[in-house]
Amino acid sequence: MSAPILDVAHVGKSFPGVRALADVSLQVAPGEVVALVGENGAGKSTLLKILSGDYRLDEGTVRIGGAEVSHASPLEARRAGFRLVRQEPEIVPDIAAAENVFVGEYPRRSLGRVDHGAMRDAMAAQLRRYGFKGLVDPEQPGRSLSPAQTHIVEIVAALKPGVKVVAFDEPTSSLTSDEVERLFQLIRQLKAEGLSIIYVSHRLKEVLAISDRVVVLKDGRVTGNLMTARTNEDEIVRYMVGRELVHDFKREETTRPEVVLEVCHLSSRWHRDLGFSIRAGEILGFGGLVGAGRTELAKVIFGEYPRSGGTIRLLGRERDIRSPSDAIAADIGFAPENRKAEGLILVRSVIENASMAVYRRLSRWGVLSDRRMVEKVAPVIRALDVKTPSMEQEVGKLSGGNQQKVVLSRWLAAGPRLLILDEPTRAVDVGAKAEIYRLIDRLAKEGMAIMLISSEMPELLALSDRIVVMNGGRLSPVIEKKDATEELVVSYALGKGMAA
Ligand SMILES: Nc1ncnc2c1ncn2[C@@H]1O[C@H](COP(=O)(O)OP(=O)(O)OP(=O)(O)O)[C@@H](O)[C@H]1O
Repeated sequence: MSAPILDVAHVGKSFPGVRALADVSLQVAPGEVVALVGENGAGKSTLLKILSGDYRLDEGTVRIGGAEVSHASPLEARRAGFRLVRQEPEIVPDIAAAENVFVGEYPRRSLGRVDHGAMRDAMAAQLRRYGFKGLVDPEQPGRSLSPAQTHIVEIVAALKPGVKVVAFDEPTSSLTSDEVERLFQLIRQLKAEGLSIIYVSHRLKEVLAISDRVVVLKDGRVTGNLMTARTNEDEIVRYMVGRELVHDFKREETTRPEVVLEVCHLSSRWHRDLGFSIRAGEILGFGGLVGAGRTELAKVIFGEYPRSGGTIRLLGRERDIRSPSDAIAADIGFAPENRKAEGLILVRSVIENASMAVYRRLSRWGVLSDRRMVEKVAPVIRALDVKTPSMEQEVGKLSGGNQQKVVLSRWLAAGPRLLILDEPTRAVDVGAKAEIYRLIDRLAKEGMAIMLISSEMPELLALSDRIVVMNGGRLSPVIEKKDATEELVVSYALGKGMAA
């Protein structure tokens, strides 16, 4: 192997009560793609944050291009050539896409004035160079960027002159299969240009498709360093969890006659004349490309976004839902896709966050005893294997995947009549994923109606009793379970066979 560009040697890092990394060593050569995998809480993000200069390491050294950057600040890490493409980048809503790309590094004209034209042109050139032409307008305001566009902005921001190592943190979690393919082409291009790539993901198929080597972390230690060409999913999972997992999940149909949700002629800024219903015990899957309007539909039903026409009935009764509290009063639960920003109070504890939706139900005369709260919620937290030193831990201190499990546990424990799940296993590890599938299945068996938005085809096909596909704010005809295939869902998602 040629001399590594990135050389991590014997790195250790502890937080109060948690040894997040212990004796971690890792090298990445020029033009090499190293995947970093591990269960939720294994230490992947902590390692990335040390490389990006956001965290200080306790022990060991980090070298980039031969120069030691063990205690670098974020600015020094960037100057040394390390760039992180984050999973949920922070976009400044009030400034243009191009300005978001250059935040903190604005090109200047004489007299120190910011050169907006130069920024726009530089971003346009980068978009062309990396195959993103036409997908984002450099002038587009930050607030109007979709998750996929936000990701492109983050990538373009990372690929500045002088970059040597790019780390992608769960890059595909909000991308469609076409977008994943485009990202892979980009990674191949970066590889050919001699960059070193770190690719953090829970999606092992993608890891196997794009990486040269797989480094496995477990409880903060490197447990495996495998050549991709000579390994497989089962072997990686063994290194991750120390046991084999069953991938295939099948469920029996549990649909009951009672209609829980009935949506008629629903229109909004994003939707035209939608109609569908979900029965008790039924899981209705929503397929479609990112940006098709599925998350927006969830938010219209949950009262977060306004409806311009149509009716929503719950258990036969028309409900005028104008806010999330109206929706909760109508017995609707919603676990959003962007859980960190929308679902959690980061400074509150695990148990408080997980109990938020059960307050009303568990309270007697407005008082909720801790014992009842713990009795109801703690088993769900344990079933999802949330890795936390205690139920009292601040949620903001958990790993990303574990934070997601806390939001899910809230709704799984609350047990509303209608549960809307938007990408429920995004960024969740393989073991927890199977557990989440079992919990969703159990809730359906108990009679909950479930609206499942998922871009992961195997998940959509395995869990849904029926599937509808959204394209441009419209719904496809209902696909019955026996007819549901990946090909059919994809062809509707691309707009084939949809009403004009
Ligand atoms: N700021 C912090 N304070 C306290 N503990 C922390 C902090 N950041 C991380 N941890 C803990 O360190 C451990 C490693 O977390 P890390 O975020 O690196 O995991 P991860 O592998 O990225 O997981 P995920 O797949 O869930 O994102 C976890 O136990 C986590 O709770």
